[in-house]
Amino acid sequence: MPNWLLPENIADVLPSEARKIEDLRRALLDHFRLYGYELVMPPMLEYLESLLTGAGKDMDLRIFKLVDQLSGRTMGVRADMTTQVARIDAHLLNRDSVTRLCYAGSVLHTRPSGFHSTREPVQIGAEIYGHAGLEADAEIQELALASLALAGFGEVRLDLCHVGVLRSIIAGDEAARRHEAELFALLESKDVPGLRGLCRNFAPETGAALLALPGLYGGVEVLERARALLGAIPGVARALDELETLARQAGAAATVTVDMADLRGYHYHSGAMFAAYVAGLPNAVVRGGRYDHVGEAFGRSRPATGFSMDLRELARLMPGAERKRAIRAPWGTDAALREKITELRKQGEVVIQTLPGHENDQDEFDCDRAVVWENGNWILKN
Ligand SMILES: N[C@@H](Cc1c[nH]c[nH+]1)C(=O)O
Repeated sequence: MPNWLLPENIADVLPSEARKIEDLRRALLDHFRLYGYELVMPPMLEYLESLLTGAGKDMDLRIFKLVDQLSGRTMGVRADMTTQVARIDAHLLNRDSVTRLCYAGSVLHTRPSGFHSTREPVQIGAEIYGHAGLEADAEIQELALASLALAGFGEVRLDLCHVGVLRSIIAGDEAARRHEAELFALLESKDVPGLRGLCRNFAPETGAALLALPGLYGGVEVLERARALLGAIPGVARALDELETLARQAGAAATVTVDMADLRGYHYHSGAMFAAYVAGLPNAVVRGGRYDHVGEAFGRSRPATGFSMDLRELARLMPGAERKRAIRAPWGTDAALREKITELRKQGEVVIQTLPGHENDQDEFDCDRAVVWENGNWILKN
């Protein structure tokens, strides 16, 4: 095997793609700032225990592990920045007020999350800490949809779900509570026969409620059906009301659907959750939701909600970026030429100097103007 081959689902990003990713990263971070989100940069790797705090087994399977030569302890490469940012909020900032944080950086996955997914997503996201009310969830949802609009996606489907529904169903059934992780897995994969088998161990009413969940998907009217079937279970009506409010908030920004079994994620979520889909990709491009207990696991209880997405995936789906306009200039040491070039670059123009012998090279830019010597002056010509 040639030694320059890259591992499966790991790839170089070439100039035109890199430009799309970087332009989008900058636009999104600038946009997050308009809402008051401050940028944080958590480390690429940490001790494993800290990365696993508050998250489930699937996070453990996703994380690449290595041994720290300084401490002898096991470290992990981050697979998701959300819990890192929760740690920053809980430990480092120590604020009681509302804190809005955002981040962008590479994460690594031991296995790709989807069929063609990269194992090195560039994760970007925003999180709000310190507000338990639905207003924070609504802001996060709005920001997620605004981000997709900014990336040029016109048609977005917003899929809503609520962990509270499952948790309320199993709250009064000790046997079911012991199988929570399994229930999550069966519901996520809509494995109805598996679910039916497991439910035989629970009280009949628990089983019936759980078996109703995979069928509860479709438009917002699903909330009515869910209310009729499960509304009497303590806690369920409130969760459904929350989803209804969030569905209304989305307004015209997205087509809202509800899927009571779409509990995919790292299993730290505790309330309303959402996923956003765009044309051309079966996997969700955005995932988010409430996760109030992660801060607690870091020693400071802080309500939390947020969203994240993969810039590589988004950039890949975005329409091809136009080639950027640029100006050609000859190579030279003439002071007047250098001054002219500096002045143009100050104005934000891309000026590319032709190196000797490369007058006919092709490049990534659309050079529609040139700096030329005419009548004793360096001037700009079309
Ligand atoms: N980081 C989560 C999504 C999320 C961000 N904040 C809350 N939830 C994921 O990748 O699935």
